[in-house]
Amino acid sequence: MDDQPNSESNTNMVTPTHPSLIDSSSSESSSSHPPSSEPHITNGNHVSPTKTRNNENRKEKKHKILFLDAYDSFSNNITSLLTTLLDDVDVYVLSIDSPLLNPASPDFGQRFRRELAQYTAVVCGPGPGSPDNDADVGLMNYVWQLQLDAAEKGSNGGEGGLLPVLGICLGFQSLVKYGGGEVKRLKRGLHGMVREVLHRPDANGGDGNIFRDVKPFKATLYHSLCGDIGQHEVSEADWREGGTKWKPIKGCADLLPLAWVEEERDDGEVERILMGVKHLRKPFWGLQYHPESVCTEQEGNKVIENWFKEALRWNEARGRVVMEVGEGERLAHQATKPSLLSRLQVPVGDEQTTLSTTTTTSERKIWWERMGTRPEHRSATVRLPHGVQVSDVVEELGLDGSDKVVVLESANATATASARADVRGRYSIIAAGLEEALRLEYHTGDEYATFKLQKVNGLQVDLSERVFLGPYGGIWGLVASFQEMRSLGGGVELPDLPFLGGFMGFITYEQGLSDIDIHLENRQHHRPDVCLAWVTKSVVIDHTLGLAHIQELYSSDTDLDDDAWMRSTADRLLSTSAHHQHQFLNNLPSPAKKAKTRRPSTSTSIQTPLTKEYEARVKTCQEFIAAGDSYELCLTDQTKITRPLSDMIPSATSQEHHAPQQQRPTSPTFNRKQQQRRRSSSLVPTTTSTPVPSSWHLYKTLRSRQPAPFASYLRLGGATLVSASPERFLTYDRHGRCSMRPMKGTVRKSEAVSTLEQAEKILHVPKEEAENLMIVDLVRHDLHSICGAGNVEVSDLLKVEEYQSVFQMITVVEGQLPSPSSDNKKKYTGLDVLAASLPPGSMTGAPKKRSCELLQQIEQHRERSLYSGVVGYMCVSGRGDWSVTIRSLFRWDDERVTVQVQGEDGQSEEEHEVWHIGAGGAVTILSTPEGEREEMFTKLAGPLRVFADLG
Ligand SMILES: C=C(O[C@@H]1C=C(C(=O)O)C=C[C@H]1O)C(=O)O
Ligand SMILES: NC(=O)CC[C@H](N)C(=O)O
Repeated sequence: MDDQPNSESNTNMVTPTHPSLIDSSSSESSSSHPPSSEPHITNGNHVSPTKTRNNENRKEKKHKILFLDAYDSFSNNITSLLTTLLDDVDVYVLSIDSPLLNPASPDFGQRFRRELAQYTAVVCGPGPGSPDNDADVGLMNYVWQLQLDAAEKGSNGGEGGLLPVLGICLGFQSLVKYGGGEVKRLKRGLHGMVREVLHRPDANGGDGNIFRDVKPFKATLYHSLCGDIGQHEVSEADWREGGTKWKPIKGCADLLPLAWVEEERDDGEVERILMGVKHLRKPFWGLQYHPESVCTEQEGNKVIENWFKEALRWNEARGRVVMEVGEGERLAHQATKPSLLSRLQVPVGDEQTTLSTTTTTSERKIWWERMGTRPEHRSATVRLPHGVQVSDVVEELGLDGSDKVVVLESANATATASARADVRGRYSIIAAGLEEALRLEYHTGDEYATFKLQKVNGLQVDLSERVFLGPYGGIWGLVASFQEMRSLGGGVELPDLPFLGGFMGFITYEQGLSDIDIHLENRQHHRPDVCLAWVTKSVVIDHTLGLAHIQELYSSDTDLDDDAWMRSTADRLLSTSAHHQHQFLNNLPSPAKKAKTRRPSTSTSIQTPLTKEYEARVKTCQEFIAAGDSYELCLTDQTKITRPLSDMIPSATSQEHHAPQQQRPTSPTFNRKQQQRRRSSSLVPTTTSTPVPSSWHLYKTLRSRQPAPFASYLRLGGATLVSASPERFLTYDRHGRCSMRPMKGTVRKSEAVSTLEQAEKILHVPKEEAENLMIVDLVRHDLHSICGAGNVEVSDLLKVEEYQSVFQMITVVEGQLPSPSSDNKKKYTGLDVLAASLPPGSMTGAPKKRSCELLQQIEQHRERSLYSGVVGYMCVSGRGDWSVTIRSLFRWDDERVTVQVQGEDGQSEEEHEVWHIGAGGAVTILSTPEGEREEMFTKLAGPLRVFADLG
């Protein structure tokens, strides 16, 4: 059988005989990406097939497949698989609820038929929910129905003729329902589970058996629901016999089972789960498993190839005409997103420069547009004195007390932990001079962003300018165009350092929600969700070589040729000694001293999540999963810590993003002198006389307790973040190579689990691997949305790494940005990937959008804020690196509570600051409420201990 020449093998290479079948669209790839000069990358386990041209002279033409997207987080993996696996195929995407096709409108049928007529075939994709809920399948319902109408009317070919359809997962279930079957719940959902797909290669079903010539293979499952066409009522013997013995049951006369999985359940019964069906009269097929998953074996690709051959054969046999339309007339869009720069309605790059030099536009330019354009880079390198740490440098530069600081530290650079070299972190980055740096702030949902500048050459200027985002297509368009004007790429020889200058800052989880079109309601504040400082002065520490690179971006047009800052910084670094750490430790009050000197008012109050409530929420997550609404939900909760004010904080005047309704209470504990100082200076002292460890102290304690590759200390835009994140979200290099590193699967270090081998035993189990795999497939989808078909691979799958207090399982997914185009507007950068991938999939679960909506509900619309967001930089060289904000604490300057304190002079009120620590974990159908609660508390423990340690 295997050796038999496949008579169909060239079907899709043959130019259809019917002249109108010839697709005369452009001979170029109609993809928005220019052809990549990069070597071919494997698509996970799927090796991108080399396409052999059997007729070099034939006119290039492309088949078009319509993919109906039901908001799954794996859709782009399917479109990539179809594009790379099948010859000469372009895939177009239409969402199941496309506003362009409203079923309630009178011309819906006509419009939808006209759209369908433009494709060789349709794929109905996977997604959350159930075919029993019309909103979950949307247009899919009409795919089967509309075609039925057309066939009944005898229209065989031409507009509205039956066209081949493949349903995948939810799409498969929709077909089962259409064919008269039922969609039920599995005894227990199977998400990220890899199972052997059984089938009868020789089954009846004539030519339409797409499992023909396919060897047994393993495939990934992501479903809670399953199709029931009566398969359980067939005896084992008859079932094994195959299609000839198949007696349709339950009015499913038209559905022929092709493949299944046998799942042994706890009750000892074997559940026969349908994996493939074929419609006996129509060109409809369905697959319950996920052919595109990185863990579906390559043999499974043959099923897809067979399906497409069948599809072409159907069309050819019936002389089906594929209608030609211009690209503009198509309702569906390309599978990859257009570049951020292409969405701009403002000139960019060279266009802008040309405009500004040849016209008077430059005069109209406002201050922030001019700042930092066409930067040049200069640097000085010094050898750091022995033993000097990042924290010493920060203190030497006086940044520890500043309210504008960004430190990204590879805090485990010298640790012996087993984290791989790529994250053990060779470099740490310290931003300097931020009070003179331009800052971009954006509150999600606003129509504008704000550029701010506090000082210029030491003079207070307090500039602030709102920029309306419409012409930029949103905040990311504005950031992209700003960066484009300040890029240092283009053939210039640049030092091989991760950061030369550029944006550094944070992005909240809520901005990520908005990026996936989740509406935020009733926000009680006006804090920035995107807060980026344009860093022109920085120190990059190379831990491997013990060097500090002091660098500056400047413009030879406007800046003085003055490297005084670099010189003085170099001098300071050379004279730095490692004493700061010890000094700090010595300054801490000893426990005994603490007890004596501290008033009750200084006590820290800690509100951790309630155990029972958290466990109940785990169960709620599992109910949603069992109903098919999600495959995995990353449930989180927050611990709130209040304590007396610690850091120097900016005065009310410079906190313009405060909620108008939130009045900043004046503390009665200020004496007159302090109040005067408060008015006259931009920094006010804290209210308590007892030493309250500053946020910098919290950071130093956390980073020494929990050295992490993506530690960060950040004070920007009214936020203070102290983070010991072990998780990289996304990094990209100057050549457009992107790498994401989702982390899923956590085990606490203990006496029983202290070695990597022991942790591997615990983590390499189906539950943990499935958790990780789900996010890996999700991250592949996110990367595909920019990198395009065939340009994403999994380079390290399910690896266990050791950290200070936990072991974590990680996977590395890599993608290649499309090669630069001569047209600036078509250029993609790492920012495109960042904007397309928020919020981090490891913090949401899958499918991302539905899971986030459910989590908002389950977490009672409490904002996650900085937690679950990202922190990092985008360098003028085109590089970038972003970590997931976890294992961290944060606070906002404008968040205060007033507490009653009993002091020596009686009762008074005192203002306290509020810290938040988020913690959580991925809930799957296999989770236990106790296990999840324990995991959440394990992750919380590290950051929380800092307060206990420091009092
Ligand atoms: C939710 C957290 O961590 C996330 C969840 C993980 C998990 O479920 O194993 C692991 C790393 C993070 O992506 C957290 O640290 O609070
Ligand atoms: N991956 C999917 O399409 C899942 C389909 C459906 N929501 C289920 O859980 O069964």
